[in-house]
Amino acid sequence: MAELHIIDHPLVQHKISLLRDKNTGTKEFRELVSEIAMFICYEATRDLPLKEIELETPLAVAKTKIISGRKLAFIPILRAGLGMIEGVTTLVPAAKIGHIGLFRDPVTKEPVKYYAKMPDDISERDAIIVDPMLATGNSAVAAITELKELGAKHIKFMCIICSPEGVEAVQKAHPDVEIYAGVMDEKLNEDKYIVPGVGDAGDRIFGTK
Ligand SMILES: O=P(O)(O)OC[C@H]1O[C@H](OP(=O)(O)OP(=O)(O)O)[C@H](O)[C@@H]1O
Ligand SMILES: O=c1cc[nH]c(=O)[nH]1
Ligand SMILES: [Mg+2]
Repeated sequence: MAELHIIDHPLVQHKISLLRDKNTGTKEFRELVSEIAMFICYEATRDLPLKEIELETPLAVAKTKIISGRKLAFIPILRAGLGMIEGVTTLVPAAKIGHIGLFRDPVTKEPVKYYAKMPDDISERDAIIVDPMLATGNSAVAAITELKELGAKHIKFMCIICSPEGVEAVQKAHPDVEIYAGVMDEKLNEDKYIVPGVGDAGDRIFGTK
């Protein structure tokens, strides 16, 4: 079973509290999602391999380390995952970006796929799927399945808020995929929204409600 990593750093927890506040407006919400994504990405990339090199500082030759041997791709689940892209690409500017378009059917809550476009070399890259919310887990499971079908071999899933149900669904369907989250909330409500949660992340990022 792949691990669940909760990034309980004080800065992450503080920013998630601001995100939850119903009085936080679109501009601030969008900025917070991006900043929190950057912090979670910092931990999700902790296992990137390093190699030692030598270079000259103004004073001496230094044996020093650079990231080497693995390339990354970030895959936002549209729409809300897009809000995390600025933050994660600030940390890893050389990463390529794939897109998976999914929305939850308002009645069945099942994900409906409407788009997928990956970098050509996705099978050679470590893929990190980003989406602020892991609720029932149906969208994450569908996105991971799609990504595997398109050739990705090493996949991680990053979110800001997860539910126990969502984590269980991903771990059951894709036990090889590690999950990185800012916090695990209590439960889902009857509409399958995470409570207390933040409401509809996509609507709050894009100001559509
Ligand atoms: O775990 P699940 O129950 O599948 O729910 C989580 C999904 O729901 C939200 O997307 P939504 O369908 O609202 O689409 P949007 O990003 O376009 O708003 C969210 O961003 C996830 O993709
Ligand atoms: O709580 C939830 C659940 C699904 N999608 C969201 O944006 N929020
Ligand atoms: Mg939404």
